[in-house]
Amino acid sequence: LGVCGVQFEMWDSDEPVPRVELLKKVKGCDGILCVLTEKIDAQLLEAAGPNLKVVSTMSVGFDHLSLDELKKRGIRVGYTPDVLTDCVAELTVALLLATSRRLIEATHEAKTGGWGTWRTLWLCGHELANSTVGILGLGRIGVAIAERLKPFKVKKFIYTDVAPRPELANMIEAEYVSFDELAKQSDFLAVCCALTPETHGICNWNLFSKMKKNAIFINTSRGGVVNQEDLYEALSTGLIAGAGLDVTTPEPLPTHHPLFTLKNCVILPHIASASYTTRNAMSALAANNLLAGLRGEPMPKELKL
Ligand SMILES: O=C(O)[C@H](O)CO
Repeated sequence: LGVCGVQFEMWDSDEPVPRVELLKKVKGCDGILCVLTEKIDAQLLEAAGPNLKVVSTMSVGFDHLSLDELKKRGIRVGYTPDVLTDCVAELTVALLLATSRRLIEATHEAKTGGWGTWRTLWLCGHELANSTVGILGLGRIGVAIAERLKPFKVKKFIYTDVAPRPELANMIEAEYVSFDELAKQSDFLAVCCALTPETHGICNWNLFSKMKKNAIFINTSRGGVVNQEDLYEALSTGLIAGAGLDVTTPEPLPTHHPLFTLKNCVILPHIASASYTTRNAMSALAANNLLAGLRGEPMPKELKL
């Protein structure tokens, strides 16, 4: 097909393109528009060959891209920040409330006959009013989450990151604390950092063992930041109160995974950016990044390598 002076071939299915197929099809391409199920690594870049100038991913996350390999070859990279911030923040709040107020358990009880007489402590959860909310990795999404949580009368926002980020923190009056303090003080902990070699497995026993018993752990970033064995241990022994995960390792998480057996773990199938408006905006931005890259023009959103 030819559009905007570009010949392109589209994988016309919601299922990911099989790797062997992809390796064949990329040969000789000038550009690739991908989603997060495609690993863009040395093997794929070799298969594409020297024509490849641009990779545009329809995602804000870029852990599926081998940035070193792309940089080495002078290939430009487009991604889709900003357009999904509101949608992801909204889902994060929904997941946080579903987890802390035990909504999934509650609807299950109502449907399956567990709803007896009104009981004083039945299905009690934890409320946001007067709480301390911790943000691990303060960026656009972390700020947007805090802005939405503020009206729930959160007492204090704290965050940690590789360094203080005063411009963003001032927007939500968040205090910079150490990783240990984040663990110790947070009643709710939202993980908003990118998955990098530095953040891989950062949410492990060391973190969970320092958290409060009433703490709710929420992850809408990437599954790889969490050590799931340690999280299972923390949840099943009551070390922390609950976890809401929109992302896991692997994805999909096998239905027999131990985390699915826990009532205090709410698992969603990576839907944080799944609204019609946002997915349309992401795909338009990804296409515009690609076209700009092919023309050698500034991209609307280029990832600086
Ligand atoms: O990285 C992303 O963009 C999300 O995980 C999917 O929208």
